[in-house]
Amino acid sequence: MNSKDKIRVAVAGPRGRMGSETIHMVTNAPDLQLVAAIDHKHEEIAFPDIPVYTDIDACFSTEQIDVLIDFTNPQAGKMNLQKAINYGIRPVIGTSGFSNDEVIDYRKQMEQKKLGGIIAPNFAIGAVLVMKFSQMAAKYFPDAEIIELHHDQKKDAPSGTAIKTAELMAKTRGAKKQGAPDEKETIQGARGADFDGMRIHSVRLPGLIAHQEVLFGGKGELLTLRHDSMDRASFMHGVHYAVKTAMNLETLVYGLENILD
Ligand SMILES: NC(=O)C1=CN([C@@H]2O[C@H](COP(=O)(O)OP(=O)(O)OC[C@H]3O[C@@H](n4cnc5c(N)ncnc54)[C@H](OP(=O)(O)O)[C@@H]3O)[C@@H](O)[C@H]2O)C=CC1
Ligand SMILES: O=C(O)C1=N[C@H](C(=O)O)C[C@H](O)C1
Repeated sequence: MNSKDKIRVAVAGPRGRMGSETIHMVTNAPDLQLVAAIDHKHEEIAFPDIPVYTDIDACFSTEQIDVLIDFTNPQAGKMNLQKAINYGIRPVIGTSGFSNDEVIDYRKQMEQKKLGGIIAPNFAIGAVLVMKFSQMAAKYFPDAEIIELHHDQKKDAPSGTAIKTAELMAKTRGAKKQGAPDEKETIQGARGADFDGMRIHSVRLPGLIAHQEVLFGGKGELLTLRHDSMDRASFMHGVHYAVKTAMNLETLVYGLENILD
């Protein structure tokens, strides 16, 4: 492919677990061109032949960038997304921690500019399918608990995936406070976090990457949906697809499930 036809990409968070995997993916994708990385301090990265900026304004005003991919942290991700909108750069955001209200606000700004972009709590196709299947199952099984399991360096709990799963389930699940009406925790937190009457439990252990189980209970039956990301490569097909799709959108999409065929 001619280099002028390639999608020009900048990656924020290049030293991180996801950022470094993304740099690898972008560098190896024939239709993408890695033009810059955005970090918050000067450190060596695996591909030193691209400019690394610590000032995002300097990056966006110097480089020709079509898409910003962000894998940082909630605070930096929100700032970077806002900067991308200001500069007319299409954001593809994997960073977790965006609320529905924030998504609505960013979407409004982007639609005014006819700017496409995607925020996806999880880019792994299997995880997205578990979310969809959970949404289907919640209609018939209102008694449900989510267990998300991640590596012990993860900073946020519950995971963005668990929150998005619960949001989708809440659309089909009737109102219900799950568990015994008079249940009491003898140790605080034993029943996990409450989302709309559903419980979310977060496990953090070395050896894990990213995993989620959604358990549905009915009279005499149990349905378990589970997804395991054993390697961060599992997210990269979704990131690549989101970058290509963002080029043809004029709005901000929240969730990879909304752009899958
Ligand atoms: N949507 C999806 O499919 C997935 C989403 N995620 C999410 O992606 C995010 C990152 O995860 P992960 O890679 O494991 O985290 P890491 O902590 O490994 O990586 C984050 C990187 O961002 C850097 N950073 C912090 N602030 C800035 C900034 N202002 N500008 C640029 N870089 C910055 C950090 O630097 P330093 O260490 O020096 O602070 C670090 O190198 C999390 O929110 C996680 O939940 C993760 C996996 C999949
Ligand atoms: O931090 C991670 O690792 C992951 N974060 C995302 C989340 O919060 O859901 C996606 C995936 O679960 C991995």
